[in-house]
Amino acid sequence: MKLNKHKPAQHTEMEFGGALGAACIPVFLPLTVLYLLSVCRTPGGALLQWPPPLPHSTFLWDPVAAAIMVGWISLQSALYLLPMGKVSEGLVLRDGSKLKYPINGFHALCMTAVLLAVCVCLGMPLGYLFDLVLPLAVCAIGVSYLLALYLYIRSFWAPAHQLALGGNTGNPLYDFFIGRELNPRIGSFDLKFFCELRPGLIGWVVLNAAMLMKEVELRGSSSLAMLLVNGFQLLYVTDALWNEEAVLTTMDIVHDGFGFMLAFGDLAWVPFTYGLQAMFLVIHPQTLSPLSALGIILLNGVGYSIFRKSNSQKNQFRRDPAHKSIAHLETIATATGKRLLVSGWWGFVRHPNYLGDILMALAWSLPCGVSHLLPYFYVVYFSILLVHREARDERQCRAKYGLAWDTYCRRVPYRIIPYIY
Ligand SMILES: NC(=O)C1=CN([C@@H]2O[C@H](COP(=O)(O)OP(=O)(O)OC[C@H]3O[C@@H](n4cnc5c(N)ncnc54)[C@H](OP(=O)(O)O)[C@@H]3O)[C@@H](O)[C@H]2O)C=CC1
Ligand SMILES: CC(C)=CCC[C@@H](C)[C@H]1CC=C2C3=C(CC[C@@]21C)[C@@]1(C)CC[C@H](O)C(C)(C)[C@@H]1CC3
Repeated sequence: MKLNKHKPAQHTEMEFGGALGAACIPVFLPLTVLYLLSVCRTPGGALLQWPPPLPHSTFLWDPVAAAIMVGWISLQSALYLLPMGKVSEGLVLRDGSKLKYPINGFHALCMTAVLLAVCVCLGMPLGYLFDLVLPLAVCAIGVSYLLALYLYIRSFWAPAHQLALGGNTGNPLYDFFIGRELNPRIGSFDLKFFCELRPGLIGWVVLNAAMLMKEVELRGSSSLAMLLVNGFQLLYVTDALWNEEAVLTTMDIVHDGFGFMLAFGDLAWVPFTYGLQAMFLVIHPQTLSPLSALGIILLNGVGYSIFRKSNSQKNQFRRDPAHKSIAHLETIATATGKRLLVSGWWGFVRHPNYLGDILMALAWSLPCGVSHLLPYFYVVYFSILLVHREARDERQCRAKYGLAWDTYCRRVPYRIIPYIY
């Protein structure tokens, strides 16, 4: 293979605070994960406490955790490679080609669930993962660093058309962080697509199940709050894997390179911070009245319905605009030949899917009560992420659609929350 001397792209706009952000985020975010997990295990559970509850170094490393991590990634890789489900094509790449992706994430989830159930029946102490969570997170962070380093180095052998447009600035720190190569593959194994949905997302619900088991071990039964958190998040992950094909058109797959940010986000951030509520409930049990539970279920249902219907409406429109379920919707033309929906969900606000996602995030935290800030970490982080993501998407759409995008913004003035934002 020939080492390619890529000319850095001229005037690429740096995101996430540029080189300074790229230097700080890979240190700050892993420390945040470890800090949050440590706070979660303290009886006080206060997010801001002095002195901070720093774990002793002996709690950070455990060879069992390393073995579990290797076993887990190997299992998910093997399931990814099994010839189950269909094979789908991604969007057209810059060289005119299309990549093929195995759509078998839902099968992988089901097979993992069966394997886990068998192991638990045979006596495997799943609840032990609660005690191992810190060393497991350390291993996931280590794997993200190694993977990002591998991705950065191998990108110099990739042809120029396979590089992400925003990931080739010539600044090594920034390019390592944001990712140079768009779709790095080993043979037909797509590393970004695999990481986006498999080890982290499925790992998240397995950790949740472990927290439930730990609660049963400690208190003899699982609480309503724990069941709700587990149920809601399992629905979210199952939905993502059931609709796996739709991920092929997201910003992460189509536009962003694969570097530290996504590797760490997929493998460490998602499994170890998205499930903080379940971890919190193990040490800080909550009693939930049937009426509050009903209200929370309703909120999650409304959020999920907006999230799913709006995402499906857009996916259907992009795949087949003449389909009978959306043919009645009003659209506007753009100079690219693609049209934009201006009625239906996409005429309500410009990002109805984000609105639904935020409502669900709130429903995941409410079962933990309102006495602590920690279970609301996800809602706060996620709102910031989506506001930032909305701004990035808006910039890209304005560049792509020009005047038509301005017309759309006039027709649909609110971004995420009607009459507010
Ligand atoms: N749980 C988590 O951590 C995260 C969840 N998410 C979720 O992932 C899902 C996907 O989000 P994301 O990838 O950010 O982007 P979206 O699914 O919102 O897609 C944005 C794209 O949709 C197209 N589009 C925008 N407006 C219209 C319109 N009016 N008519 C037709 N097409 C339009 C444009 O692409 P084009 O015109 O080129 O088709 C635009 O770039 C969301 O539900 C989000 O909530 C996202 C990030 C993190
Ligand atoms: C703080 C930090 C390192 C952020 C990196 C961001 C990533 C954690 C997220 C970027 C986009 C994501 C998506 C999902 C999970 C989080 C990341 C990876 C997603 C797989 C969750 C499930 C949804 O149904 C989804 C498939 C639409 C979604 C896609 C985007």
